[in-house]
Amino acid sequence: MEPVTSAGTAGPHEPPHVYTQNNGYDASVQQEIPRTLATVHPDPLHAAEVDDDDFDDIFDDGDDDDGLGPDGEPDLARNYNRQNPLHSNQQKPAANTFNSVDDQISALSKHAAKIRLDDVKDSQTKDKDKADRATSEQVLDQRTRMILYQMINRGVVSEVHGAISTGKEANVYGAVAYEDDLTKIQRAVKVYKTAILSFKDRERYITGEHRFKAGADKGNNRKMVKLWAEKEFRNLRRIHAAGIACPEPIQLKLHVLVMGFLGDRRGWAYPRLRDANIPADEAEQIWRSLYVQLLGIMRRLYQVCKLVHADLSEYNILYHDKQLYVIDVSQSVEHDHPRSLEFLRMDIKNTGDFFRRQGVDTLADRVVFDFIIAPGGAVEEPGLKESIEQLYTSRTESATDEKAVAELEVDNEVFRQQYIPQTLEQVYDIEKDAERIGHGEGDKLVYRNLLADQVVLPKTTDSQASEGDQSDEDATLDSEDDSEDDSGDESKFSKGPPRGKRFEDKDEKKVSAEMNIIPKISLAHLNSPLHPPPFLLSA
Ligand SMILES: Nc1ncnc2c1ncn2[C@@H]1O[C@H](COP(=O)(O)OP(=O)(O)OP(=O)(O)O)[C@@H](O)[C@H]1O
Ligand SMILES: [Mg+2]
Repeated sequence: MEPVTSAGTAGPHEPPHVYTQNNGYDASVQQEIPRTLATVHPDPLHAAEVDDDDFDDIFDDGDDDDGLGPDGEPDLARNYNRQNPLHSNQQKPAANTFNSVDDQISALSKHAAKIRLDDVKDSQTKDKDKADRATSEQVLDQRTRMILYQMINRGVVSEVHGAISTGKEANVYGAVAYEDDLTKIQRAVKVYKTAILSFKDRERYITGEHRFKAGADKGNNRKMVKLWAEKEFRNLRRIHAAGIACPEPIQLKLHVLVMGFLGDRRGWAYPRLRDANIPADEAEQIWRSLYVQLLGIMRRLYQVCKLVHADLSEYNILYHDKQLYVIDVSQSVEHDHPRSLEFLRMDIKNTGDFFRRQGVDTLADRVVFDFIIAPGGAVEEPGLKESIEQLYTSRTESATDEKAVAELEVDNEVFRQQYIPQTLEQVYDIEKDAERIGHGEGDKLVYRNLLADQVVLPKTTDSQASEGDQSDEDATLDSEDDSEDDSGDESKFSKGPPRGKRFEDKDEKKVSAEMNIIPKISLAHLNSPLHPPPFLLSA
């Protein structure tokens, strides 16, 4: 166990890279400086490789700034770190007292020995081969190392160990931090790969995401990865604040995210749900209760956090002691993202398929979908579990019956092929849908709840409703902006307006509320030809 060391200000006659206040001159530390970091020696070749400007974003702490990042969006990392002094300023950052970036790099390099990537704890790959280790080394480029040194300097982490996971887009490392009383706490550090991230795959999550509007610069990988990491951090904050089991977001710097470690004290991460070791004698009961737990989590995510995970599967859920933990939320989208419902349906399919393979009598995808998006009803336990049990009891047949299983499969297939409009503008055949509503078949529309929530259960008075109308357009943005303020209060997410409200004419809404009917769809929306999406055409 090694306490955190604090770097001090170097005297004018002393080379700053070898002197530290507590340790004085330390030859061993000097030896630890990687060759690539030894920028204090003038070397034209090397200077070209290490551009000082390149490190500005690492060393720019901007304590007196306006809290906005370079993209004009609130810089949540900065603000969050500021509001969490425990995490950010355990020690006064010595780097700030130096003038040049070179000096800062040199001063921080004394922490090099604290990054020990050969200490691998990857439970998913039993035999770590050399190739994997090489990958871990590669991802820690100079910039990443500097960020980690800076975090070590501040006590966010004290040591960084080997990879828990090495993936296509990010590596996750185990780390430890020491509290004031030197209690050891495990942490996880997710490092996004700035060179490799393929934005083609990510395009569908970014397009339509207002949080990416200002900052997205698809030509600039580093900037995109930073935004991506910010998105994960911000989503984690929301999810954690909502009391959903997930890693605690601790600190973010550029593409490096520090979070709480989900695992045991010795540094072994909890298994992914797919690798969970469920005792055979209790398997049936445990798998079913985990399924019910997950449906509750998905509803809470949607209703309280206003998020859809968008990559939910047995790979992005960790399991320990009958508890599920949601991870990997960088691609999660706002519930008003143009494709959020499509992503939700995909999450329902992937998780439902997995639980079915474990022998769980699952609910139909459509039923789960309606359960998650229904505006009224419980969003807390035990109410969530009770609502799910009600869904089971209200089913006509049990899905264990052969015919019912076949019907469920057909229903799931139909549901998965259906086009889900997110807004009235996206309803591509309004006349046909209006006709169905006229024939009393409105409940067959996949978006019926989205329409219904505009007219059913009007909880607000008329005057409240009109206030809501005015702010609807900005509601999500507002909640985003507010989330960056110092209060850290995330409860506002539970008060968001129901989806679709903003698309409804105020007078229409009043009339429809009185008559308790689905609002008339304005023909103005038909002015521009709307094309059904490709997957509907191929259906
Ligand atoms: N907070 C954590 N505590 C413990 N283990 C974690 C934590 N976060 C991630 N892991 C481990 O790291 C693995 C990868 O994490 P994650 O799913 O967030 O990365 P990823 O984005 O999927 O990376 P890639 O797509 O490149 O594989 C997880 O499956 C889990 O085993
Ligand atoms: Mg993952």
